[in-house]
Amino acid sequence: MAATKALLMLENFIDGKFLPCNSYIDSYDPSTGEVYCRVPDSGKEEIEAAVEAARRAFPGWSSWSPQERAQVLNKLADLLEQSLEELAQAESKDQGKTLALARTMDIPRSVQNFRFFASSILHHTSECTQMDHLGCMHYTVRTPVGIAGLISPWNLPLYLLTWKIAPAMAAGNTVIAKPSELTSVTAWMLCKLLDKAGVPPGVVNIVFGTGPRVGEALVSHPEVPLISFTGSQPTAERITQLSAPHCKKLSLELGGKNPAIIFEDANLDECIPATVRSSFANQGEICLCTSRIFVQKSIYSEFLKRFVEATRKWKVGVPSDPSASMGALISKAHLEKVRSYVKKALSEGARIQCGEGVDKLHLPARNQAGYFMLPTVITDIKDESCCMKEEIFGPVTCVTPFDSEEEVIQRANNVKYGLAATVWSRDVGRVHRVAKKLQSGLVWTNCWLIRELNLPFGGMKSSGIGREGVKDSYDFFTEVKTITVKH
Ligand SMILES: NC(=O)C1=CN([C@@H]2O[C@H](COP(=O)(O)OP(=O)(O)OC[C@H]3O[C@@H](n4cnc5c(N)ncnc54)[C@H](O)[C@@H]3O)[C@@H](O)[C@H]2O)C=CC1
Ligand SMILES: N/C(=C\C=C\C(=O)O)C(=O)O
Repeated sequence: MAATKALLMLENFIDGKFLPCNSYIDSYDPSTGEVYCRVPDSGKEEIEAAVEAARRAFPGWSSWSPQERAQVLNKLADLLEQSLEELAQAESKDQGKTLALARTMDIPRSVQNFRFFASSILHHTSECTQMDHLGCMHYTVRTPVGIAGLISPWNLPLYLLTWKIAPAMAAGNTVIAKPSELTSVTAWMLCKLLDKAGVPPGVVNIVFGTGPRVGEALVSHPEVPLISFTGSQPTAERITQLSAPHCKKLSLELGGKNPAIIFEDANLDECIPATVRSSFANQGEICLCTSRIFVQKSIYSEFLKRFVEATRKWKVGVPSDPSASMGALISKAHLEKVRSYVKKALSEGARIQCGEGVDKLHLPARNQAGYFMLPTVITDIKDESCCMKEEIFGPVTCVTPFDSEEEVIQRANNVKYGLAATVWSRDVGRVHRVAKKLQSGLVWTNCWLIRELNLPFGGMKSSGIGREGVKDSYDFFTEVKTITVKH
């Protein structure tokens, strides 16, 4: 009889202790479709316990000096870095992404998030103005908000969770975090390092479970004055409704329908590999991924031929395969949703140039039930199609020709989202002009995803509210007070 492997059992982390839960949710390995882990299905009770712990820890932690908090954050970064390989293996197994990407992007960036905010907290200054004619001076002071509720998604699990935890802690808040129920493992591993790093009990509490149960309990709790959320637009709407009666501070980092605009003078040798990567990195499961490619008519045929050739070389493989560029999608339901967009495009008369339904996917026998899909390029599609309007969040991108600068700006802006755009041209004037006119929180020109953590990150329109980054995260995770002194 074949031995059954024990499932990995996660526990909540509240008040510095691992605590079991009454019920659990199955968590799947996306590369095999098998259950391999069980995640606590927490609810109101666990949130109450976490709030109590975070409330008790707040006076102590918020009175530490920035230097003392920075020391703890740096130590946490060191410990994460020492566990890089173990964390990368876990992230890849839990999420489906390639091990190579987890090793080179997810975990290094998680380390960097702690180091970055550990350093930046030492350099904030406050404002002061004078009114000499009235014998007054005015200055501002900032204080941490209190208990920060942090809700993160499944696509970049530890990367995006730490992008919220680090600035919240650095500013002196205590934290209750709820990672996605689909990818909870690396957050649980992080909990094991907190005590070693010197994080006092109750400063960071991580409560696992689903959005509707534990997520809503966190968002609705009257003692949690601030919610930072990354995820989908419909969930953001629900969070906004639940927060409204309490006037909570909200940071919402949501989806995109990101255009790449490729002018005839673009350097295609650089643009094509970068646009393959921006379309299909992490299985297309990054809110910044390109999903509409506008190409100037005079180079359309050449671009398309070369882009499809390069896409066919973007290998789909098991996450541990070092030659694979792409692993498995997050879940069966998500795979079906992404595939349904390709079917819809076909039914509208579009052409599938490569990928889904056109090419064959080769996988080992044990991965046949995994959630894999080939990178897919769609052409001959109308701007009004749902494939050109809705966030697909998978390895599907649409390519379409354009004539003029004015036309392409109008078409690129003609969606409800406004997160990230790329512009490819060697004309400096044009690059500045177009970047300014795009309704997009981020514009990368002649590159993609070069991140400057100092500067604001976030979207316009339905892509969210607020920005993250040094100044913006500090402002968000603190309350400001203006004090006037008459002398
Ligand atoms: N940053 C982004 O742009 C992301 C966008 N998405 C988009 O969302 C689609 C659906 O993915 P989901 O995992 O369902 O995203 P989601 O927005 O439902 O999940 C993100 C986080 O919110 C939590 N959540 C869900 N419902 C909640 C509620 N009512 N109250 C509080 N928290 C709640 C989830 O448990 C998870 O931790 C994807 O296909 C993609 O289009 C998903 C993840 C990240
Ligand atoms: N928020 C997301 C990506 C952020 C990337 C970054 O901060 O570098 C997302 O995909 O949801």
